[in-house]
Amino acid sequence: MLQSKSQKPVHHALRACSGAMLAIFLVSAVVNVLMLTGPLFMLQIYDRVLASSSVPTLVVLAGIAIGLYLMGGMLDILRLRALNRIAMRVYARLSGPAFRANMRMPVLMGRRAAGMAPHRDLEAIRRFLGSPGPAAIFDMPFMPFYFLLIFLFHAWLGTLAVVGGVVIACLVITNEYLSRGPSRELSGTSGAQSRLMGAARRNAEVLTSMGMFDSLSRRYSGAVEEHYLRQQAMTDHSNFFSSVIKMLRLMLQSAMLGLGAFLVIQQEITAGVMIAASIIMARALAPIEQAVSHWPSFVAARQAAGRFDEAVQACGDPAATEGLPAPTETLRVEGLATAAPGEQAPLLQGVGFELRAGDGLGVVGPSGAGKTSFARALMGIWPALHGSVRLDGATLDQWPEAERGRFVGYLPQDVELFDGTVAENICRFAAEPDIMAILKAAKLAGIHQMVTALPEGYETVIGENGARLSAGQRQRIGLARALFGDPFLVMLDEPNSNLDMVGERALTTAIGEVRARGGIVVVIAHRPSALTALNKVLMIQDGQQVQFGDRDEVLDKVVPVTKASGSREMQFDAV
Ligand SMILES: Nc1ncnc2c1ncn2[C@@H]1O[C@H](COP(=O)(O)OP(=O)(O)OP(=O)(O)O)[C@@H](O)[C@H]1O
Repeated sequence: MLQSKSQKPVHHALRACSGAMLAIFLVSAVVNVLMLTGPLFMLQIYDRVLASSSVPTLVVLAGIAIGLYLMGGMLDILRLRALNRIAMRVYARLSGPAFRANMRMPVLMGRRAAGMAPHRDLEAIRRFLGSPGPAAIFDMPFMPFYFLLIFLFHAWLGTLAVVGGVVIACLVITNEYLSRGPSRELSGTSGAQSRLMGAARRNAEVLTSMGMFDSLSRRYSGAVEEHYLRQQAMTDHSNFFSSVIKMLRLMLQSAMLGLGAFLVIQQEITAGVMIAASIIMARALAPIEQAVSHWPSFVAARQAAGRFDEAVQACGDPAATEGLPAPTETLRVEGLATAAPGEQAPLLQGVGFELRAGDGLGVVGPSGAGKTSFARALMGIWPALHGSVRLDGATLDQWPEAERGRFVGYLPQDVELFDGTVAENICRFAAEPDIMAILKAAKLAGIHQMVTALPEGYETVIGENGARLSAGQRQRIGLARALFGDPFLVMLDEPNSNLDMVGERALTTAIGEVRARGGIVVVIAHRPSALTALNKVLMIQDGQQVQFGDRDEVLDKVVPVTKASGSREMQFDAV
């Protein structure tokens, strides 16, 4: 794991770069000292070169100044390069957790996940870290050093510099305070835009066929306009503060010159000191001005870091036990109640039964009864509000997630294949695919011939979500994926909804084979015909278990045999 739960991932990643940050701080100290080259050169010109009219002194001073300028420039380039590398390191370190959180958020955070996009937040953090903004923040601690120097020139000049600095700092704090809310809203409207865009892309067929493009487009334009107005207000706000601070800085510089001239007239300082103090003042305040111009991206990055931490911490791995053996004997569900992620109202409750190796359970009930909710709770996708699901006595979360995948197969209602080859989809994108196991799963699911008939067989690329396949083909490849690796528990949610007779027969055979090798199969079915290869039935109605037992006993109670045909032809929806 990347970090313990209490540690914030962004802080943790930044702390891992603390050595590089310390080096940047030290380089910043030298850069800031070298920034005095200009004012000190000016001081020497006025007070030494012009006073002595010495050309050799001028040449030597100019040579030293050029050398120091070059050194300062090079060190500045170096620290910006180092900051850019820190940005990339943080990005690389957090991109895995961002991907994980992105994937798990809808499952673990429910509605709280709406509008959160860890990969976008990570990009905002990277953009800020790689910009000159952090360099300005590194320069800020050296401001007192400049003020001290001005104090050394004259106490009055120092006092003016400090008062000016405090006024500008107050403006910066006000800016920070006022920009928090708008920046948060801006990120919300940007999320709404991309969600709409994503939904339109996913549902392009529906939009095109039913002429919904214009309505969706209007809705998108509305979202863009809202985002644009907020962006405009935010930019106006930041430009306002930027200009006011710039104006104050220029005024302060002139005030410093005026006060300096007065002190020269009073013969308390020289003309060189007067000019040097004015330049140092400008230098001292430059980081503030720079920081203000980068403020929107700083505030955006800080808020992005907060959201990122929340998402990654909420989607972290539960504590798992290493080395727990794979289950081989029982599936026990005890008083199970479940709800959608982030919700408390149960959608399903009071489910309890036990299955042994070799059992096949059919889950039946009308539409909306809670069958898919049961499947999700059984697979550990939805949380158990009460009760538990245990395999050989252990709850599912006791196995590390990757290990659990080896003894669990799941075919969801929406099959959801990934852009890759047929073979990759069947073997769940394993790093080292086992060809024999792929063939075995394909044959078990009865799709070997179907796959070899595809243009490039198992190497056929199927497109995003299997777009180049028919619904039945997708479902059967999904079935092979669920059967891959001979998992102990196989959960199939309406596996026959798109199958023809051949497909249904293959499904029945596959279920029989899983049971024969000592696995447990759970099948959600609308049609009694799907129950032929199963020996147990669980009936769910209105989010409650109403029946559980041997298949024929339960079916006798809930679906009478049609006298004419001698078969159970009724749909459970009609029960
Ligand atoms: N993500 C969700 N958030 C909130 N409620 C949900 C969510 N998914 C499903 N529900 C609700 O839970 C109830 C049960 O839905 P579920 O999908 O489990 O039914 P089902 O028995 O599988 O139906 P079907 O046979 O039509 O697939 C429904 O009332 C549904 O509106």
